[in-house]
Amino acid sequence: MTNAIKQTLRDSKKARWTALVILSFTMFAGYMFTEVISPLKPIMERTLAMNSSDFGFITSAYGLFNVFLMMLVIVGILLDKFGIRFSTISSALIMIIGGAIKFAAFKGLIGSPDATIHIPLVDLDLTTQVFWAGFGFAVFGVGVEYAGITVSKAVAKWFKGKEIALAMGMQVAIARVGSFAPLAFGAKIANTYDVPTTILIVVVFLILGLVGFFYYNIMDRKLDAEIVVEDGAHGDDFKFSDLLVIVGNWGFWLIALLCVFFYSTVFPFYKYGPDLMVNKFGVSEDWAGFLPSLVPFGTMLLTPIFGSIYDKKGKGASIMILGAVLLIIVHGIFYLPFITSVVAAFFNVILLGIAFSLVPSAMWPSVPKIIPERQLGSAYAFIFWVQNFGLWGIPLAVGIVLDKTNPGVAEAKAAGEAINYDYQTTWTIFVVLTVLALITALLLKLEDKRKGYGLELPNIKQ
Ligand SMILES: NCCCC[C@H](NC(=O)[C@@H](N)CCCCN)C(=O)O
Repeated sequence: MTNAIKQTLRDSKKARWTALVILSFTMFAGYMFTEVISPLKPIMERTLAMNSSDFGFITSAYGLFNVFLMMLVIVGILLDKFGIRFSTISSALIMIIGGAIKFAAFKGLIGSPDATIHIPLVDLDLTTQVFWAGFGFAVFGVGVEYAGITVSKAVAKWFKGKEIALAMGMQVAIARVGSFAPLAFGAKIANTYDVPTTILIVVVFLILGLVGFFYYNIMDRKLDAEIVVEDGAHGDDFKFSDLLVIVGNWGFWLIALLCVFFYSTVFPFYKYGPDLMVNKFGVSEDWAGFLPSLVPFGTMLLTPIFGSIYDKKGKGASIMILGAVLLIIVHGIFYLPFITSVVAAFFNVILLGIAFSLVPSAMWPSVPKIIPERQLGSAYAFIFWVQNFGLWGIPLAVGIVLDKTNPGVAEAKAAGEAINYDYQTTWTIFVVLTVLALITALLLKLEDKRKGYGLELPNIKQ
């Protein structure tokens, strides 16, 4: 008896790669909005009289609801309960609503630069304009993380048993073009037009992302009609009982800690790197974000290369250690006050790009070696939750410390004085995080030896 293998839409190369491109486009728009104001700190200080604490509050708000309202757990449950199609549309709408609120605050449509509000948790006095800009970004942060989890699940659905590692790598690479674009060109656009217009342009991309998700849903519905039985059998749904098993696993905690320490030295760097370039390396305001933009740009090429080295040769734990060592060198160089040459900054961001390719290329594919497949969905949601503590806390801490160690500088800048921030004390935060990342990576290698997770073994059996 012959078993005819049923062909589905995902067996068509064209269909599954089309699905991937559409999904990736929305993530591209999401990553774009995440970094839209990153290169604009000097412009915001000059034109909107904001200080570093204001900038820190707004940029850190990304993780606020994700961390304190447990939104990553909630969206994990929503994705599980209502599925991919519901989650694509709701996550895109949340991104647009958050983006629109942030735009409206910058435009002066909600909140005011003259009315103030006290935030007791961090003892900050903010204008209501800054408060609403942060509130919008907090809403957006929920949407983009929700979209990220949904897209990961959708990619797995289309590429399971096919080019899944390549597809996931491509998806992250396309998304990272979204970090690159505003970092490289945002300041020039904001100086040509203004800060609110720059934000509005990216809100339009978010709306296009929603349109893309609608189109994806048509494909997803067709696929579901073909794989109803199979689709119900996937084991990556969010469960509280799984969380209990996961949090009892020390290897998992080491990955989650590495994730928070590591990403806290990179994503917050996107926020303050441009300002560091202006204040320490003398780069012009228009091109503040250009050197930092080389970080996501380089990772687009290098992450898939390091990923395939891990696939074929193994050495996952060692790759993570190497990445952490590079991070110490990079942030050490940014910390040292006498290194102020743009050439040094250039080579340093290249090194950061290599580190930012090494660690994620080994870290994300290592999770399935530590956590059983049926708990993977919950594990990723939990790791993202831990990671968001850093995405919230570090930009805020950096902004506050920068203001405290540079009294009067923001006011002087707003008054038009040519004065620079001294970033040295503030950068200690990044140096400490890199050391913690290295210690965690070393402990992970030790734990791998003890438990035999196989982190040093190839992913593809030869
Ligand atoms: N399969 C997991 C891929 C994760 C990619 C990773 N994204 C994140 O960590 C997000 N939680 C945060 C995205 C922040 C947006 N700039 C990545 O390396 O981008």
